[in-house]
Amino acid sequence: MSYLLALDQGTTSSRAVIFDRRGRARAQAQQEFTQYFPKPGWVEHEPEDIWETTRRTAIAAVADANLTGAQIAAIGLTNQRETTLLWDRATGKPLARAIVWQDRRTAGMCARLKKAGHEVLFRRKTGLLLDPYFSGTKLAWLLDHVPGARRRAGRGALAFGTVDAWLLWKLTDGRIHATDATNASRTLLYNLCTGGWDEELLEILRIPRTVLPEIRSCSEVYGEVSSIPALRGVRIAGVAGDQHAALFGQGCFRPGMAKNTYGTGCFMLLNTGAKPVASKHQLLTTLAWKIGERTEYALEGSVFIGGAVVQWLRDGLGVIARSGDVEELAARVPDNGGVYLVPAFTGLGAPHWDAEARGVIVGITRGTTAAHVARAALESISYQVADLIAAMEADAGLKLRELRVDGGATVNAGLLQFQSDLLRRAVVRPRVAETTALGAAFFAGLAVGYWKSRDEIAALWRADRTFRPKAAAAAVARGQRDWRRAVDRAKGWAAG
Ligand SMILES: Nc1ncnc2c1ncn2[C@@H]1O[C@H](COP(=O)(O)OP(=O)(O)O)[C@@H](O)[C@H]1O
Ligand SMILES: O=P(O)(O)OC[C@H](O)CO
Repeated sequence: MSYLLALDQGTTSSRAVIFDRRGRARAQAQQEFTQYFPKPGWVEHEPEDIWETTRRTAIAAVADANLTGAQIAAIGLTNQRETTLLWDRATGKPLARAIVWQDRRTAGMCARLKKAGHEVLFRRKTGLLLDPYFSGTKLAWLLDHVPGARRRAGRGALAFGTVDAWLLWKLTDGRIHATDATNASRTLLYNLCTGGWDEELLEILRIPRTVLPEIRSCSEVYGEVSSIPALRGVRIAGVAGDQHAALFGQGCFRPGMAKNTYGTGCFMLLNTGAKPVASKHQLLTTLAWKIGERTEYALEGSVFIGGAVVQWLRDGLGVIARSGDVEELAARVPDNGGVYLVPAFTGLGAPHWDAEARGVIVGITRGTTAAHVARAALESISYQVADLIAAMEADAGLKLRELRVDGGATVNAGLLQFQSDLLRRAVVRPRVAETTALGAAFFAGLAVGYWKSRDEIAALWRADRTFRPKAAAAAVARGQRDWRRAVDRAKGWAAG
């Protein structure tokens, strides 16, 4: 009997999951790691933490399932996207901490590029916007600010990578410097039409081609693990950004199917098929995946603060001790008592793209309690997702029948019920909660013949629970109107 090992390197933790042929999780290990916030708006990770937690969880999951490397048919890798690393090719040493996708330090650079009239070009070629979220300006920042980096890069001494490329490098002792097309599509440097790095964009951002990894597909044998003795020789056969892997793991194979992941942020992806669809509502055009020579596309709505608002209640406000306690706290009140919280802690992503927006809590009265704030915090997650769906349906000219959901915050049934109330349609949680890891396993499994086809994989998807709308339409409409008023107050705040 053989199994697949999925490595899911996320924003707050690294996870390793062992899957069997029926797509069931047999063992799992998870480790959190330190988040660094050196200045307001900056978010960093220690590259060694990213690698060490990945290495340790891989070993732990295999040991927990009582397996040896010989029983692992392949490894699928998936990762937090856009987070940017730069390291020395000779020593493998990072030049700086990784700049995390949430980091806003390049807001000024993005504003200058916009002012110089470049946004239309970037939008047309990459499907993205000039926002600090994406890797391109983060890489330019590293080249400009780490002493000697530009000179060394010019000599070909440095390697850039998103987290997938960093882990591929570490897993293979520096034998592979590659990324997959989905991760590449989040850099601002990848041309959606040619499927390669774009010379004109590289020039505008002053990025030397020598630092860039080779771009490969999501489902192919990249190489073998050499750096972890227990897994030596196991093939790495799947690589994809985590949201793309979740779309695949949710079996959203046909155009018109969508998923939303509720993790640190919220990411909704809608499969749009063989052609990229340009957004008129500030969504991103991105890759769904590339398998063989065939590329499929998606529309994406990215919300920066989703489940992280619960972490803020825990670590920032201190009104709960554990994330799960938010459910009991919010349930102490029958409704939000007129309180709305807009968690624009790092600006607002889709569909607003306002880097200057900041968080607000409005509607506070003498009777407001921590429970109302907790409730408003949870509701803000669902409101943001509802705004994404509205933009997406307008762009794609369709109405979604249902929304498939996954991610850490989907343990919260109240949240999903409220989501269904807002959307007025079914919200479906699958039986396998680790959809992102499952998608990575699917990519790897298809490459090595563990599974034969997408049809075989699609048949493995099973619903756990379906949430259907219950609330009165008038109350929902009132709430949405007040939510929009609250969002207006958050916009532009940091600009003064
Ligand atoms: N009961 C809960 N209700 C709402 N959010 C929760 C709950 N439990 C955990 N979360 C949130 O889920 C997120 C973790 O989800 P996960 O998918 O592991 O995130 P990531 O992959 O981004 O690290 C955290 O932001 C956490 O605050
Ligand atoms: O690590 P997650 O699950 O929060 O996902 C992060 C996204 O890939 C960022 O774009």
